[in-house]
Amino acid sequence: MPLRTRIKICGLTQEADVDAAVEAGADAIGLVFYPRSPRYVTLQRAEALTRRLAPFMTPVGLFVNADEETVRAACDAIPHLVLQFHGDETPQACEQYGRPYLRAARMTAEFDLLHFAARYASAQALLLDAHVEGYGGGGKAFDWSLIPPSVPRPVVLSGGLTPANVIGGILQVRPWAVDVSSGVESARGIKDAVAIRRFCEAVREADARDASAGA
Ligand SMILES: O=C(O)c1ccccc1N[C@@H]1O[C@H](COP(=O)(O)O)[C@@H](O)[C@H]1O
Repeated sequence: MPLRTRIKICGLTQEADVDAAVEAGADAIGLVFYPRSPRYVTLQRAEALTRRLAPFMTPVGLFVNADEETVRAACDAIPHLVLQFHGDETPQACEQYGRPYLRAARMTAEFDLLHFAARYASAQALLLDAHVEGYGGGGKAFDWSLIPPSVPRPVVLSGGLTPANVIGGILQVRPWAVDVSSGVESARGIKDAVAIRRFCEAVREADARDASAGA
């Protein structure tokens, strides 16, 4: 387990959401460039939102089977954008932008995560999500015991995380980072500043428990 579990808050659509993520000490924010999502943002909105980030915070652009032109436009507009591919993109499609990328895996009992990790060897991390209709953002957790003991890439635990269950997720999976969207919303696409703060506090609590267990 890393000394500090990194936190990504995904699906931000408003300035107040970004301010809440900054205040709570999140490491990254996710901007959803998937037009079918209730959290979709235009490139213009995304640029405005990223201007409010604190130093060292990472903007992550989420794509689902987007065309090359869309991804390139986002990379050009937001210089330090890390990419998150949440659809059926091949390794070659993910790599072609020369940017660090997270590859989402949709976990089921039949899914071979180790094979997937080998296929996406160029991914900076694997983001493990539940298998939901519509590719993701469904607020559904998966069975964390499906994750093999040693995944050969950093793991971002995702899917149905909330301030209430994230401590259990961190202590069981020991991921590099956690990623939340629905679990810190007051309505679909609208973040709740209090829930964002509670989520980040819960992550710190998990890290503190783990440190004291190992001391
Ligand atoms: O947020 C969306 O609408 C979305 C759409 C398509 C693919 C992924 C999407 N969201 C990502 O899914 C995971 C899990 O989200 P949740 O916490 O269960 O709501 C996360 O990375 C979201 O950003």
